[in-house]
Amino acid sequence: MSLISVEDALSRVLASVEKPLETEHVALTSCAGRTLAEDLSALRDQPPFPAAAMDGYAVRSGDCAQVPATLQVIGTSAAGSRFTGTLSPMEAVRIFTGAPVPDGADAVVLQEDTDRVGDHVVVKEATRPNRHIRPAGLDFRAGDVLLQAGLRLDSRHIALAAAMGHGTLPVHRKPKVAILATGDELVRAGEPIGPDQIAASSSPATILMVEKAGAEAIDLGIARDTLESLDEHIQAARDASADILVTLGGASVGEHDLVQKALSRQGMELGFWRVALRPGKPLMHGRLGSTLLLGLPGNPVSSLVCAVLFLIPAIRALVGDQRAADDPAEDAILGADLPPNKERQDYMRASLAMQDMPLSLAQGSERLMLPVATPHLLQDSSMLSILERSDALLVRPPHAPAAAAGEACRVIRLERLC
Ligand SMILES: Nc1nc2c(c(=O)[nH]1)N[C@H]1C(S)=C(S)[C@@H](COP(=O)(O)OP(=O)(O)OC[C@H]3O[C@@H](n4cnc5c(N)ncnc54)[C@H](O)[C@@H]3O)O[C@H]1N2
Ligand code: MOO
Repeated sequence: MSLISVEDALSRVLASVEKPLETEHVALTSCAGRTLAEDLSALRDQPPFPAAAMDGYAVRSGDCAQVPATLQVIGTSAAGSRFTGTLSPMEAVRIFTGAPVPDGADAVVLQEDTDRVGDHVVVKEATRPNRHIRPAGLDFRAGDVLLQAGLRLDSRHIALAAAMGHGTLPVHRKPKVAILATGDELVRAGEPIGPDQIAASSSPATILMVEKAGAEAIDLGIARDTLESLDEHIQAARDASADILVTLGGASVGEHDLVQKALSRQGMELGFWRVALRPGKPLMHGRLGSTLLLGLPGNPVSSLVCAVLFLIPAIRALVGDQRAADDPAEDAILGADLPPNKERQDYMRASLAMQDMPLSLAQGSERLMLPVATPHLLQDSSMLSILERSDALLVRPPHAPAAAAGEACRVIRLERLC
């Protein structure tokens, strides 16, 4: 079977998500990282009344055209408890920030621009209509659609939704992502370990990434390199009604790489296997009933690269994120010379440093800061210490010609994703 392109692989993964998951209503404070399932409109005006923007006195501006002006203070309007009367000529109401402006008043004078004398106030600075008053509906009006379906929610959206009058939000259910490590050599991190064994490092890393991407991770542990053990664990994923089953390892061509065989026996429809990608070539995709399958290659860096490129977008598509298919790469400048690339799209582990660009590159602006991406010399996909030292994946398209330091390139920052 020939290798398919990264682009083709991603569109097949996204196409295999038929529609976003069901909608549920969740309390505002639990909505961070969730995706809005419906357009959200304001239930009220904000502010709901003309409101004082400063502490001071509500006045009729015409009374303060000539200053000093002495006005009688007839009451107080505080935030949460308005003054219910109406101002007559030469009257003022003591007012605090956020309080409703009383009827008859059309300006607020700053406390600092007045002297209080008993039940009178002397206004020392002239004012004008609407000064220091926020009109009703300044921020938004009831019925305004302010948050769109498909938005991934952060604290800014939560603040706005609360002000709009919502206590819960319609969001798509979190996908259940079952994670299954495979291999006789693996033990859970921290458990007693034999001389021929290593810790299953990709499992906790994948769990974290999945949760960060807005899904619920189900740790299925480690399957041994037998069809029986794989069958048992695949059944556990089915029992948990996993929306996605991620397998780690056993994706390649060796006699012990049984994942594809085990899944096929259980009725997997294979989407694709093997992508023109480095690291991550043996990536496998398919469906098992309603469960989306992603078979990530075993080398831990390959697993992580495939998770960034395919698993995170699949999770986002399942939660209806309008940006699921967005390219995560951004512009950078190459920090080292590179040889021509071969047929696989390369994701090189690289460090980033911010650097001023020469004016000639800044295209008109006076200064341009761009990340300079310097790939590490060692790119072995087993090396987690190099990955830890890397800020980004430097993307090199298939058959890219040799490139010199200073040329433009594209990078995917890892901190937000991993
Ligand atoms: N003859 C060929 N050999 C290999 C090919 C190939 O095309 N032909 N592809 C290579 C590539 S590329 C990769 S990537 C690896 C991945 O193959 P598998 O998915 O079958 O992975 P394993 O053989 O199971 O493991 C590879 C390596 O990774 C370690 N591993 C596995 N799972 C974990 C885990 N959860 N945490 C940490 N480390 C893990 C495992 O111990 C092995 O060292 O195949 C190449 N071979
Ligand atoms: O592509 Mo493998 O994923 O070389 O390590």
